[in-house]
Amino acid sequence: MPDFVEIRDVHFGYGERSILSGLNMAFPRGKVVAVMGGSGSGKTTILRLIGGQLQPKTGSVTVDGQSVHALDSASLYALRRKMGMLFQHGALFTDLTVLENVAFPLRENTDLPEELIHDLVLLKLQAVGLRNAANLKPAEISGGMARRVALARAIALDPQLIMYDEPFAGLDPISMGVTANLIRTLNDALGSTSILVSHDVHESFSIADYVYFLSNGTIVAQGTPNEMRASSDPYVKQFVHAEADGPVPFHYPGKSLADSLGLERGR
Ligand SMILES: Nc1ncnc2c1ncn2[C@@H]1O[C@H](COP(=O)(O)OP(=O)(O)OP(=O)(O)O)[C@@H](O)[C@H]1O
Repeated sequence: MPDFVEIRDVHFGYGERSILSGLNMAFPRGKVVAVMGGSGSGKTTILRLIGGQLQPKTGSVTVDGQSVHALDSASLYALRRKMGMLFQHGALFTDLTVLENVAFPLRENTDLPEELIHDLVLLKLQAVGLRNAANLKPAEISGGMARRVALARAIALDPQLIMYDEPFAGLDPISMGVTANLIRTLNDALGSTSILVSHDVHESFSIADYVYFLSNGTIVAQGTPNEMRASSDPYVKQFVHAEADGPVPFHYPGKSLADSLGLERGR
């Protein structure tokens, strides 16, 4: 069976600034694939290209056999219904209850009767262990619980593809582990495909089937978590062992310090 998502030779930039150059990735059905890379390397951009919110300069993105950027808006909308997204800092609606937050995509995207929506939401909340928190407001639950509610909302429509943008950001270690396990369990229970964008090596490696490392607009390393742990590639080593020095630059690219300070070269 073809991969659920395929990215072929994609080039993309914001204005003049090139972000992705010759990107090739495959996300097989049923798998959890982690995308790792330094800050600003373009990980979120990849998710937005897959969702069709951004258009590549050249190259193709295929989701479930459909070329995302060749679709008209009605077909793109239909394709997006197969995708669930947990946004970075994905905020809940603060004035809605947990139940109403998870019901939101069902109310927006389906004509299901209220009683059925209510029951479906309770099943999703059961899956993330929060059925008994259904009537609380976001301000009444912890950050880790809020992330699980956002997860329940992301899977409300039983998506075939679930994209997670930094799902562990800002969580305590226990909530991180709980969230990681849920990502794996939900993927397997739904029979979906998951793309996990994260900086967190430990949690990502614990649940991913395959890992891509992104740097300078292209994939610099890829393999199973075990292969990556054993890799001697300097980029992978820097990332896996959280070393400050290595191929990943500390500075945002641009002018040299001397240029910024208006100093002449060679003096
Ligand atoms: N709408 C935009 N317009 C211009 N530049 C942008 C835009 N969105 C992102 N960028 C730039 O593109 C680069 C890649 O951004 P992106 O958000 O994809 O990176 P990322 O790998 O997800 O980073 P992080 O891990 O820090 O979230 C960054 O340098 C960012 O400043």
